Amino acid sequence: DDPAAKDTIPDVNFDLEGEHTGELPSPWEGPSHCVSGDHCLYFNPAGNDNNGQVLITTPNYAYLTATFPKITSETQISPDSFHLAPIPGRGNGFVADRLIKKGEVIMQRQPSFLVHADAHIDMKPEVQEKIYQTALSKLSKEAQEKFLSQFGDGVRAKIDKNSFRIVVDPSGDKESGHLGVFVDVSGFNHDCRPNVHYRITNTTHTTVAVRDIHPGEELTISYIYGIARKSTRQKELQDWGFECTCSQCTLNSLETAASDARVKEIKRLEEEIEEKMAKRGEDIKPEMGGKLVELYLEEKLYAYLAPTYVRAALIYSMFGNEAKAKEYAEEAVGALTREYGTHAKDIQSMRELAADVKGHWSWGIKVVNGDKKEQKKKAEKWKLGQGKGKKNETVKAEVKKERKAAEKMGKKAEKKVKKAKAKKDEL
Ligand SMILES: C[S@@+](CC[C@H](N)C(=O)[O-])C[C@H]1O[C@@H](n2cnc3c(N)ncnc32)[C@H](O)[C@@H]1O
Repeated sequence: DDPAAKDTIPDVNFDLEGEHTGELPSPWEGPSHCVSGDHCLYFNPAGNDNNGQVLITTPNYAYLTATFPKITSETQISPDSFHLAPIPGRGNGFVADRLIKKGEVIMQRQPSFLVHADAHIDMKPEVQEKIYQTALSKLSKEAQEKFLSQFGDGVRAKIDKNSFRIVVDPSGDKESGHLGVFVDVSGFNHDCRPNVHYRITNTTHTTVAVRDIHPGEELTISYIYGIARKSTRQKELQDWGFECTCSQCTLNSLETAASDARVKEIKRLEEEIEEKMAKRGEDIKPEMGGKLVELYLEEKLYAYLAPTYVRAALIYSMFGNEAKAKEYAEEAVGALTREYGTHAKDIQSMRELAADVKGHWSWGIKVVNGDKKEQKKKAEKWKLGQGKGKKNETVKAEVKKERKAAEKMGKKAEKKVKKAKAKKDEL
């Protein structure tokens, strides 16, 4: 039992969040409308508050996805807190109607439309159009209207412009990549320095404010990884088919150069800290963690703060700075919750550090004194602290059970699919 072992840079088990019962849910219908590559249509009329949920995928993934626990938060803000409005040069976007506080959950949604990436890419256009139209017709009128009002000409283009990539297999297998359309989430425009962070846990999409958002301000997320220089960001956004007009991309050339230099320094400093931490904190300086936090804040990278606060809290604790260790550990708990949810890997350890800095494994490890015995003890603590955390074995077992059940159901469905196909293509 090693309470310190969890203290590494966050690496969250997204698949483990929520209740796992091993039970297969009942409201799912299908498979129907099977097409090439065993891709069929599955439907859950009860999904998304009875607005319906459609899946176009293989039997295995259908059952795997259908077993995912629903994640709901009681802290979601009321939809009256913001509204859709025209934004110059960007179509529509969400605008705050009241002060939305840092950490508020803006919405949590299931995909209305989830399609296996292979099916989206490889299907013959005429077959695809048919199955997409059929799938769409299963959703509630309201969901259909929302889907059709999204950016993009035609269903396929709307999926391209509005979907989020979701890897549904908890093992992270890339083959299990799907494209999920969340009709309520599609109103978020992009900003390279967003005020809202999103995460996808299983298939649940959660958006959280990463700083206070004032009435009249637009609510934005980042479509790309934002810790990159302007030219890199712009290139990536070209794939999305638009030239970014966010505040960070429209800075003057002096400000852009300063921002690019900060991004470069962030990357350099992170690498240096990583290297030194790998060598038992050799030559690490207490102020390195604080400096990194400063750079992130200056660069308005509020959506990516968690690992930085964790690093800073640990470094200050290692050097015996109780006040700073506590301050950053508290910030780390908040940032981890916003960015990764309440099950974030380091969250318990950061809570413990904030509550009792001197009781934490990292405390004083780098404080040098002449006592050999004491030094040896510190080296031991370091070894323990840097060890990899054990995953939650009970939850892991539940996930395994669910996957097995899903595979069994998937096999059954596969047979059904083959039979239906032998008769005739349903389309
Ligand atoms: C998911 S939609 C966002 C909502 C969209 N504005 C609407 O009216 O439905 C994505 C599209 O919005 C536009 N957009 C989003 N962020 C933008 C930005 N920062 N600069 C310019 N256009 C943007 C682009 O046309 C992009 O393809």
